[in-house]
Formats: sequence, C-alpha cells, structure tokens
Amino acid sequence: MSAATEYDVIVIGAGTVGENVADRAAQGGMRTVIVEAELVGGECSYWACIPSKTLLRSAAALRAAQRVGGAREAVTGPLDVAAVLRRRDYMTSDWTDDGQVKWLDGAGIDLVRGWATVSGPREVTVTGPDGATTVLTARHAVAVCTGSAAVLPDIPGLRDSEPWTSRDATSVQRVPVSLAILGGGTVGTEMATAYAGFGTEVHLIARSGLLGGAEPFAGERVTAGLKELGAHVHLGVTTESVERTDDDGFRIRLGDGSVVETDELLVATGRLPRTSGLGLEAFGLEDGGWLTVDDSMRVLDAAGEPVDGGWLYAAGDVNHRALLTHQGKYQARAAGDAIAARAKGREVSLAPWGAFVATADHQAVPQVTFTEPEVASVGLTAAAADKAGYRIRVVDYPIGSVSGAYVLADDYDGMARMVVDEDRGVVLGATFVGQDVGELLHSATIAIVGEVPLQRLWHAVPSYPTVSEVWLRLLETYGRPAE
Ligand SMILES: Cc1cc2nc3c(=O)[nH]c(=O)nc-3n(C[C@H](O)[C@H](O)[C@H](O)COP(=O)(O)OP(=O)(O)OC[C@H]3O[C@@H](n4cnc5c(N)ncnc54)[C@H](O)[C@@H]3O)c2cc1C
Ligand SMILES: NC(=O)c1ccc[n+]([C@@H]2O[C@H](COP(=O)([O-])OP(=O)(O)OC[C@H]3O[C@@H](n4cnc5c(N)ncnc54)[C@H](O)[C@@H]3O)[C@@H](O)[C@H]2O)c1
Repeated sequence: MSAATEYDVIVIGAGTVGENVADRAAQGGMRTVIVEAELVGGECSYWACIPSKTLLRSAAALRAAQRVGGAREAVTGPLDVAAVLRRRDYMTSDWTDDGQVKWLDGAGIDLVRGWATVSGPREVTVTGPDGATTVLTARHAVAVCTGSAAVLPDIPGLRDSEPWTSRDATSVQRVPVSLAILGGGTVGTEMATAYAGFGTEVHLIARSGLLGGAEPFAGERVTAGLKELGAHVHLGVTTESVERTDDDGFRIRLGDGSVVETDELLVATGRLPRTSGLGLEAFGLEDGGWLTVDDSMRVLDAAGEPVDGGWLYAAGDVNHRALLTHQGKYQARAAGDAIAARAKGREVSLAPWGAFVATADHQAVPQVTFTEPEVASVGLTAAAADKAGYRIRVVDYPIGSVSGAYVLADDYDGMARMVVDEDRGVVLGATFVGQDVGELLHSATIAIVGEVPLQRLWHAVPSYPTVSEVWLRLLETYGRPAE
C-alpha cells in the first residue's frame, strides 16, 4: 500500500467493475487508488458468477453426456457433490484475494483496505479494519463502484428467520436435503437448477412465471426443465409468512393455502444498491438509492445535470443500468477512458457508440441464464420492442431441427426467436433456449450492435453441422429480403 493520499482518481469498490475503471484510468496515465471493504474481486469472483456457474457446470456436463448415445452408457455414476464443492472452492481461491491484489499491483493501482465514504468534493475517507482513518483526495474523479446486495422483502417473519441470500447459496459447504427458493428470476432459477442437480429437494416459489423479463417461452421451458430435474415449481403464488420450525428448518405459508417445509430458504428477490452511508446525500443524492448516470457514467442530479460539476462517476450494479458483470465492465471501460480524457482536457462526446459511452446498455444487453435448459438473450423481446413502438416481425425456429443440434445431443429440444425491425430490416432482439446456447449469443449481439441488414446476414454463413445453423433457418423462415 502506498502512503500517498492525493491521486488523480479514487475508485470505491474493487469488484470486477471498480477494477476495470481503475485499470482504464491507470492506463490513461491517471494515478489511481482503489478502496475495498471486503475482498478484491467483489461479488462476481467469490459469491456470484464464478461460484454459481461452477456449481452448475458439473451437473450440466453430466446431463450433456447422458444425452449422447455411447457417452450415456459410459456415465453411470451420480454427481460427486463433494468434488463439485471442492472445484468451487478452487475457483473462488477459498475466498482469498491474493491473486487479485497481485493483479492490482501489476496494473500500477494502489489499494487501500477499508470502508469508504465520500466526505467532501473529490474527497474520500476510508476507515480501515483497525479503525484508523485515511483521507484521500482526487484531482479529477471519484468513481463509486460499490455494487448491490440482496433484498429481503417485507414478508412477515422473513427477516427474523435469517434465510439464505445468494452469498450463502453460492458458498455452501454442506448441501441441504431440502431447499425453498423465493423468487423466480435469474438467481432463483439458476440456484434451483444447481441444487436440484445436487439431489436436494427444491421448491421454487414465484409470484408469477419464471424469468419474467425474457420471452415467455424461456420461462415456460425452464419450468418444464426444473420439473424434469425433480424440482417443485410453485408459480403465481404469494408468500404469506415464514417461520422457523422446532428442528431449525423453515415453514413457508403460501397464498394458495399450501405450506412448504424445508431445511433452508434462499431469498432471491432482486438487489438493492450499496450506497447507504456513503455520504452522497451531501451532494443532493438519496442515501441508499440507485445512482443515475449519463452514458459516460457521470452521476446525475435530479435535474439531470452532472453532480457538482462532474467529478462523481458510478459504474456497475450501483447505477442499475444492467446488473451484469460484462455490462458493468463495459461501463467501466467507458468511465475510465472518459475520466482520463477529461483530465487531459479532451472533448468527451456523449453521442451514441463513441469511445466514452456505454450505448449498448440501452438496446443490446446480452445475458445467459445457466438454467436447465440454458437461456441466452440479447436486445429487445417481442413484447419490449412492441411497447417501444417498433414495427416488428417475430421469427421462431425449433433449434432441435438443425443438423448441428442432432449431433450435439439426442432429442435436442430448443427454441430460437429473432425479433426484426421491419422498417430498418435489422435484428432488434434474439433469444435462444436449449443446451449450450450461451455460446451462440455473441453472434446475435454482433448483429444487433452492428445493425447488420438482414440482406447482408444471408452472407454470414454458419458452419455445418453446428447449432449456429439456426441463423440460416431463422433467415429462411423470415424470407430473403428483395434487393
Ligand atoms: C448469485 C449471482 C450470480 C450472478 N451470476 C452472474 C453471471 O453469471 N453473469 C453476470 O454477468 N452477472 C452475474 N451476476 C451479477 C454480477 O455478480 C454483478 O453484476 C457484478 O458482480 C457487479 O459488479 P460490481 O463491481 O458492480 O459490484 P460488486 O462485485 O458487488 O463489487 C462492489 C465492491 O465494492 C465494495 N464496497 C461496497 N461498498 C464499499 C465501501 N463503502 N467502501 C469500500 N468498498 C465497498 C464491496 O465490498 C465489493 O467488493 C450474478 C449475481 C448474483 C447475485
Ligand atoms: N446468469 C446471469 O447473468 C445472472 C445470474 C444471476 C444473477 N444475475 C443478475 O443478478 C441480478 C439479481 O438477480 P435476482 O434473481 O435476485 O433478481 P431478478 O430481478 O432477476 O429476479 C427477482 C425475482 O424475484 C421476484 N420477486 C421480487 N419480490 C418478490 C416477492 N416479494 N415475492 C416473490 N417474488 C418476488 C421478481 O418478480 C423476480 O422474478 C439480476 O438482475 C441479474 O442480472 C445474473
């Protein structure tokens, strides 16, 4: 750690996003310090993407082998859950951050450990683990990258019962015999898939269908997939109350009169911003609120103007634009570059698709949900495009009818949807549901971000026999546009 207290840039929060803001700023010649209260690497590395995907991967690989004749006969044993947990421990470096600290060092970024507050314009006070405080000042910018935490909704008895949040579910050391999950979003459906794969009796409780923001067929197929794995899926039900049982389990009373009793309860009902107690109310911002930003990630006040002349930035979950690691990293690259450019007196244009803006946040956010089956989507759903006033045509194609899918798995079952903007002849959105569709998604992201005309997409020839031939089938189903 350096003894310096004056920097060009101070980044609060060393999650994936903060690390990337700091890296881009440092690469732009800015003297940069990052402040972290817990582990360098943040949620994604230790309690979110990496451990959750690792917990899911082994059972997905096993199911994939079981779907291929010849491999199926060779794979006869059950999942080795203890080995899965050991692999997860390895992937999280046993919740130590030495590797990431080394990376910061190599990138020329100073680290101060402790809890940061914004104590004045361009000033951050850090309270270290020993209670000592350090005051840091920034010549150019302070970037808030403090992420988000799990919401516990106001359900009688819920908070007092001390349920699991995603942190407990992803760092589990002893898999419970039974698990109820409240919330049918991404965390809920992924953890239901993971724990059902472990052999846990899973009850997934959702107040509507699953994966609400996605194309409806995605949630329907994931519901069917989870049931096939043996999970109980309770759809369209409210949760009336939660209490602990005498044997330290949970009793959950649902609105339809049924009662679910399980060893553990995971609450996966969304996120809230980690902005409480940061001192931002001194700048007219709501304590504990999401931070609204412009496309270069400068925090905006209620009037839509950069706060206090524009030295305060916010990237990642905390700005609520897209709660995804890759999108937060994209924002971080824009913010870090914009900070360095402004510091050098360069013009920073906020026009779409420039070097300093995160335009894709508005219309081309890709997301893969690693459920059974996998859901991969980017851009607008048909409903969202319709609502936004586009004149659209929706093209669906069953992925199982593509030769590549025949080869990939016996009885491959999947669905693809392409949403076309009829006025411009370009793709607005795409959704793929099925085994291993995540790797298909980037082709759709490129088509959408590049606004590639459908007529030209006919010349992007998918290799045979791969699942990407679904693109050809989607285009053929749409029909070749006239010259
Ligand atoms: C279970 C789960 C699975 C997920 N899976 C995926 C996935 O597969 N793919 C994907 O793209 N996204 C996934 N996400 C979302 C992803 O984890 C987040 O979008 C991402 O971690 C946000 O990064 P961040 O840097 O903004 O915040 P964080 O990673 O939360 O980092 C913020 C950091 O700031 C620190 N901090 C907070 N306040 C202070 C303070 N006052 N002073 C000092 N330090 C502070 C925190 O300790 C933390 O280290 C998942 C989320 C969950 C919950
Ligand atoms: N693979 C991935 O990309 C991935 C995986 C996990 C999480 N994430 C990210 O993490 C974020 C958080 O995930 P999440 O699942 O917590 O949030 P979410 O917004 O995806 O889902 C929350 C769900 O909880 C439901 N809900 C809210 N209040 C409820 C209540 N009182 N009772 C019952 N249901 C209730 C909502 O209707 C919604 O379906 C997401 O925004 C997502 O972007 C991404």
